[in-house]
Amino acid sequence: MTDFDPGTPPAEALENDHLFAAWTATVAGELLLKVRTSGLEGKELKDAGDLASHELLMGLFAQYKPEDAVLSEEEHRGTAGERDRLSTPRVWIIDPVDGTREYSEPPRDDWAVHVALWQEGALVAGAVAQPGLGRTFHTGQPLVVPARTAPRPRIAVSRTRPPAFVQALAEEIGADLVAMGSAGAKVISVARDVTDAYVHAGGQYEWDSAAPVAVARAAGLFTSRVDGTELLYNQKEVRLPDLIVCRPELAEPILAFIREHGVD
Ligand SMILES: Nc1ncnc2c1ncn2[C@@H]1O[C@H](COP(=O)(O)O)[C@@H](OP(=O)(O)O)[C@H]1O
Ligand SMILES: [Mg+2]
Repeated sequence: MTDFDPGTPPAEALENDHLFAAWTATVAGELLLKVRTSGLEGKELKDAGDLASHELLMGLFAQYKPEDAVLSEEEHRGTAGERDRLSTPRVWIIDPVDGTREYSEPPRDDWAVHVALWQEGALVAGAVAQPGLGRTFHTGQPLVVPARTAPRPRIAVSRTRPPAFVQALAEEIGADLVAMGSAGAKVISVARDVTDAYVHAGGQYEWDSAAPVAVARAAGLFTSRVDGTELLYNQKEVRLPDLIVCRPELAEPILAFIREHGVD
């Protein structure tokens, strides 16, 4: 996709990290939609999308944010020297395609581009583009979570790797499971009243949840590890295998179930 021109960021995006995250995630999503119509399928489409989005994003960060480090699913810039992500004040944590499997299954829309900014110990900005919905959700314009419309809580789970304990959790709290691809799409589904909670365990990395969690926190949703501790980013160990994102009133019932029964 050498002919894709992302254009230049709007002037305000160069001054505002929320808007820069939103712009980069949005243009990467536009590129991914183009790649998706190129005739490729299956693994070739996944690989082409991953690579195109990753290269575009790395190029944009090199051009516009040369002082910052980048932690990407595909590559870690700044893993040594003066931009070492563990000693640099600002680190962009990005997932060029989250829900890669669903991306390769058009016309599914449960896939996303994640761009988060970690600064001096905390997530300070984040954007989740859902190109299939034509929308980018970001911390510069926090989502207002609507009142719950479903009579029973809905718990979003991985389509392909749902943790076994979530079925028992759902039975305990009288919830229904909703299978969906992409950590970003699942977190956004909670904020949009498509579901009410997202519970995962068994494996994931910082880039899978950083941007969605930033957007969720800005919307006032509850976020934590499954043991109730805080989700921490830009750690030496980038595995971050479990999380809960939910409406605040569901946090205690979910955590109580896990305290009693564990997640194995
Ligand atoms: N058990 C596991 N181990 C490692 N990564 C996992 C995982 N379960 C989910 N993930 C990652 O979390 C993201 C969301 O998964 P899911 O769609 O199944 O909910 C996917 O990211 P990618 O699509 O970026 O690889 C997937 O690879
Ligand atoms: Mg991912």
